[in-house]
Amino acid sequence: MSVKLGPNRYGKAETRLVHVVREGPVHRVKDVNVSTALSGDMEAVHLTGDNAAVLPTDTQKNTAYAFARKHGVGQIEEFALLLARHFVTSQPTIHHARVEIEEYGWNRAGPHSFVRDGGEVRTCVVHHDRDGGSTVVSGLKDLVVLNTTGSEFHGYLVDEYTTLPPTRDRVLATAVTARWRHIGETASYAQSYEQARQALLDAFAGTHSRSLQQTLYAMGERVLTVCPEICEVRLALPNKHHFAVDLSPFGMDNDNEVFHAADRPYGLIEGGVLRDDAPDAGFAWE
Ligand SMILES: O=c1[nH]c(=O)c2[nH]c(=O)[nH]c2[nH]1
Repeated sequence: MSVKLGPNRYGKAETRLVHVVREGPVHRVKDVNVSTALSGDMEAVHLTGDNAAVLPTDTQKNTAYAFARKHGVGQIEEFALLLARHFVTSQPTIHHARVEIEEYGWNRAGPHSFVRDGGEVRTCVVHHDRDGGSTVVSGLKDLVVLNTTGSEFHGYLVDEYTTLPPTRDRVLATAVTARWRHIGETASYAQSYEQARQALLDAFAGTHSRSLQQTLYAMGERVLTVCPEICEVRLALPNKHHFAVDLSPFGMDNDNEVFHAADRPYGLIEGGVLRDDAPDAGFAWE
């Protein structure tokens, strides 16, 4: 039996790239997911393990980050064309490049604060006990927010396993899950929800953060200040890490402009904020 190599391609899938454009105090973000796939003279690598024709997938990823720094990420079609043409014209062994880009939309929530388009879910849980008491818990999940500056993290415990460098300026991003407990029944749940949601956003955008824990407390506190009908707030905030990419091997600086948006693992910061006089729910209300 004789066999031969069929159609093939290879590349780096889902390079999560966030580009922050800083025009004075007002920032813009481009958040994309770049997948490159190359094909060409790839018989040898498959048949004999000779890698001479292979542009590593790691290089393809680096090129996406370096091109973001060099050219910016304008329209995703233009950025994709730039990358695809580069791979084919710079490497004779590469005959065809496929570049797929997904872009996640962000809406402005402040000069350096953004709320991700769509995906957000409004939630509620109610309890009713035979003693006549009802408890109404409202909330939201998957409210994704991001600050491009105004976030620090330093001064933490250091032990023999610590490698995290302290930072005075980082991207802070999270997907908010929040639940809040009403005192009795609230006149308008629609209005209450809008006010609580806005309070969460305002506190996230407006707090100069020294930790996500501090931001969490500020968000809960703001809801309780703005919404007297609410007595307790519980928040779960995954720290969606954005790591500045080291572009120095390519002779480029990176002044908090090009980030790798990591998927996992992530920090998970959870906590509650309650009024001093919050009535005891008497049970696990979440
Ligand atoms: O805001 C933060 N809180 C932490 O507890 C923590 N831990 C960590 O590694 N990064 C961060 N960031």
